[in-house]
Amino acid sequence: MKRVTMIGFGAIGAGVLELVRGNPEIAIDTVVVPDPADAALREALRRAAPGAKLAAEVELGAGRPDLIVECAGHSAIGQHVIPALERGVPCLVISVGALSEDGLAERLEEAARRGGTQAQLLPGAIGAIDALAAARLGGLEEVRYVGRKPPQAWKGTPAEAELDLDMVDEPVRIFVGTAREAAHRFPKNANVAATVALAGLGLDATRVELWADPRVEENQHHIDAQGAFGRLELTMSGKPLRANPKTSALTVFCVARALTNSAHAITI
Ligand SMILES: NC(=O)C1=CN([C@@H]2O[C@H](COP(=O)(O)OP(=O)(O)OC[C@H]3O[C@@H](n4cnc5c(N)ncnc54)[C@H](OP(=O)(O)O)[C@@H]3O)[C@@H](O)[C@H]2O)C=CC1
Ligand SMILES: O=C([O-])CC(=O)C(=O)O
Repeated sequence: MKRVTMIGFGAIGAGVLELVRGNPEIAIDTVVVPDPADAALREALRRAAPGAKLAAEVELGAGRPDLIVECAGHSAIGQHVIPALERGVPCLVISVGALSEDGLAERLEEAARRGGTQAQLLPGAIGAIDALAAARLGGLEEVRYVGRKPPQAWKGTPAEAELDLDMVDEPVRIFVGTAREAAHRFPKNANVAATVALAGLGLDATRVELWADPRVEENQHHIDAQGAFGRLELTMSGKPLRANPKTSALTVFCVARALTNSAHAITI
C-alpha cells in the first residue's frame, strides 16, 4: 500500500479523496493545508478520509510518505514540492503553471536530481499531452493554445480590472501572448497553457489566447500543433466542478488516475 500525502483540500483535493476512498492500494494519510486548525476542514476531512489528518507541512523525516500529490496552487511548489523532492519523495504536480516563474523549473529539476526521484507534471484538464510530447522529438513548427471559459470563471483574475464579467454578452479576448505570461497572470486558469507549452515548444514560443465567452457553458481547451509528425487539432469541453468553476472535472479524474497508476503493475 502507498502512503500518500495530498497537498491542498479544495475542489480537486476533495474530488480525488472521494474517488480513491476505499482503494486498498492507496492510503492518503495526511492532507496539507494552510490552516490545519480550521474546524470545518477537519470535519470535512473526517467524512472524506476518516483515517487522514490535516497538517501544515509535509512530514519529511523518518515518517515521510511514499508519494506526494499536489492539488493546491502555484505557491505549493516552492513551499512543499521542492523540499519533498530533495528528500527523495516523488511528487505528482497539477499546478504546472507555477513553472512559468523564472528559475522554478530549474529548481524543481535540481531538487528531484538531488533526491534521486521524479516530479511528474500531470496533464490535468487537457488530453493529447503524450502525443504532443512525442511529436516534439520529431520537431514542432507551431503550437497554439486557446482557452475559453464562461465569464464567471474569470472572477478573481486580472480580467476583472478590464471588464464587468457579469455584463459580458459577447466573447471577449482577455489575453494574447506567451504561455509563460498567461500562466503567470492567470495562475488558476492557465495551467493547461503551461502544460501544452512544456510538452511542446516551450513557455516562450507557445502562443496563447484566453477568452471570457458567454456562449460556452464548459471550460473549452483547443490545441493546434504542427510539425514533422503531421498535425494535431484537439478541442476539449470540460464540465466545470461545482465547487470551483475555474477547474474542469477531468482534472480530478486525471489526478486520481495518476495516483492509482502509481500503485499498479501495468498502467494505461
Ligand atoms: N493542470 C490543470 O489542468 C489544472 C490545474 N489547476 C491547479 O490546481 C489548483 C487547485 O485547484 P482547485 O482545487 O480547484 O482550487 P481550490 O481553490 O478549490 O483549492 C485549493 C486548495 O489548496 C489549498 N492551498 C493553497 N495554497 C496552498 C499551499 N501553499 N499549501 C497547502 N495548501 C494550499 C487551499 O487552502 P485555502 O483554501 O486555505 O487557501 C485549498 O484547500 C489551482 O490553483 C490550479 O493552480 C486547476 C485546474 C486545472
Ligand atoms: O480546469 C481547467 O479547465 C483548466 C484550468 O483551470 C487551468 O488551465 O488552470
